[in-house]
Amino acid sequence: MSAARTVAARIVVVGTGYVGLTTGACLASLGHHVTCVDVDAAKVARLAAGRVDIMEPGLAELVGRGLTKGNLAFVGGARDAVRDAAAVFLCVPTPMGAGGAADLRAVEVVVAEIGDALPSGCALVTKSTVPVGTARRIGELLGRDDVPVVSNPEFLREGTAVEDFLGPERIVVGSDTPGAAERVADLYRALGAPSVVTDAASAELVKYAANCFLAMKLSYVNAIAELCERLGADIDAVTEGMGHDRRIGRSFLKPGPGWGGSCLPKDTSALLRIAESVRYDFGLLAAAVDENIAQRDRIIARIAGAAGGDLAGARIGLLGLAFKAGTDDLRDSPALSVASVLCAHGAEITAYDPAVAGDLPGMTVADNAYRVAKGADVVVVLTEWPEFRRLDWHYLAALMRGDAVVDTRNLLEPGVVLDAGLSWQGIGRPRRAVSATSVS
Ligand SMILES: NC(=O)c1ccc[n+]([C@@H]2O[C@H](COP(=O)([O-])OP(=O)(O)OC[C@H]3O[C@@H](n4cnc5c(N)ncnc54)[C@H](O)[C@@H]3O)[C@@H](O)[C@H]2O)c1
Ligand SMILES: O=c1ccn([C@@H]2O[C@H](COP(=O)(O)OP(=O)(O)O[C@H]3O[C@H](CO)[C@@H](O)[C@H](O)[C@H]3O)[C@@H](O)[C@H]2O)c(=O)[nH]1
Repeated sequence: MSAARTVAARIVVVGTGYVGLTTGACLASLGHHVTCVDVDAAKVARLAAGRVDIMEPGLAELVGRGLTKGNLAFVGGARDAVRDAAAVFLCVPTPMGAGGAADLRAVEVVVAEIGDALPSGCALVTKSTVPVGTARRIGELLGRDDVPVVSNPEFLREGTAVEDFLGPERIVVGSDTPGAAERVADLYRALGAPSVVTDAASAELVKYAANCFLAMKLSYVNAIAELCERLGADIDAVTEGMGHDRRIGRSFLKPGPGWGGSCLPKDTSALLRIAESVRYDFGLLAAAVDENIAQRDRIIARIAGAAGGDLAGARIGLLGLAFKAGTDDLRDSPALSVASVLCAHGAEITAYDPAVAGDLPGMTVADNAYRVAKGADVVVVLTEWPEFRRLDWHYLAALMRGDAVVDTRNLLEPGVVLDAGLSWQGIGRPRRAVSATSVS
């Protein structure tokens, strides 16, 4: 970590979701004076009272510290907040819109709201994931030569947002206004991270290029897992053998029920539309998206097979609903996608997730893991919560009507499940437990 000192700046963050709240609280922890703005008045009131309602380790503590120290505030009106800002970070949603492109309405609303209230020289920074050309378009909407637009995409992962923000592998900043990107990069100087300073279009494309690469890597792994099953190989051994190659790397090699979450699905879709807009047929990326649907469908077929071939009336217990462990976010969760198809085929579903409470359409949400096993024909692991490994599988077996366990995350110890008199099927694994070949 460099010993570089942060020069405190007045910063406004618009949008207090996973990205905005993390950005605001972390920039305040670096010594900046941060005002966070949101349209959701009830949320602003909760945050101003120190209440954080998303599951992100360390975030509530940082918010509390900023409020106590007095350099972090939450307000409802963006226009007043931005009047003396050196930089305004846009962290509003850019969901998948009609036709699959990113919906930029929230960004446009904020730009229209604050455009003429921004002080001269203030950098307007897009941290939201936005299509290439958005910085230029925002510049046109603003119509001001004295307000540079800067792209500063965010790479944090949910569940480790604070850790990722404060220990980034890189900071990417791009602008077409000379010096503006460097000024925004300076706000992060205390983190000592390498920075990539470039033009706006390149910075905007980095974000999609990175997320879509990760999605393609996962689709590739899921396809290799399918080959493993057909060829009698073991995905754990195959990915371990691949991962030792530093050019490939060990991360993002775990097969699963398909990739999901609030970013990869919408960002793959958006990049496909961006490619279309310049008449490039991005078949490689389209195949990764198709493979993700095929993986979900293979999981459904496996569950149907485990239920005896017919899902109508089958009782299926689901362990996990969040799109990955460590978060309570259900947006675009593969678990919910699997559940909705099972439900459409007439299965009765009971689900449990340690981070999810309350009813969801088409299923009963239980308040403990054992409830999902009661009378179940099949129990399916869909999210890799470590606590599922520690369940008493003999007790689960006694509660079940059938004896099948489908483990879409290869999370469980197969031997433990088999010892309980149940069958176990993982992904890309032989039906019986095989330990990965260890390479030292
Ligand atoms: N979630 C992630 O892990 C992640 C990581 C990197 C980048 N991103 C990108 O960051 C952006 C935000 O994502 P998120 O997950 O934090 O969203 P989110 O849905 O968690 O939060 C967005 C917040 O913006 C607020 N908002 C909406 N319109 C507003 C307006 N006009 N003025 C003020 N506030 C407004 C909402 O009330 C909400 O609190 C998206 O573009 C996303 O692609 C997300
Ligand atoms: O080996 C792996 C790793 C991940 N996943 C799945 O891939 C999806 C995405 O996981 P992850 O990338 O950890 O989730 P996000 O928090 O959505 O983070 C991604 O999306 C963010 C929003 O753009 C980016 O900032 C992050 O860099 C990028 O990793 C989830 O369904 C995971 O279960 C696997 O199946 N196997």
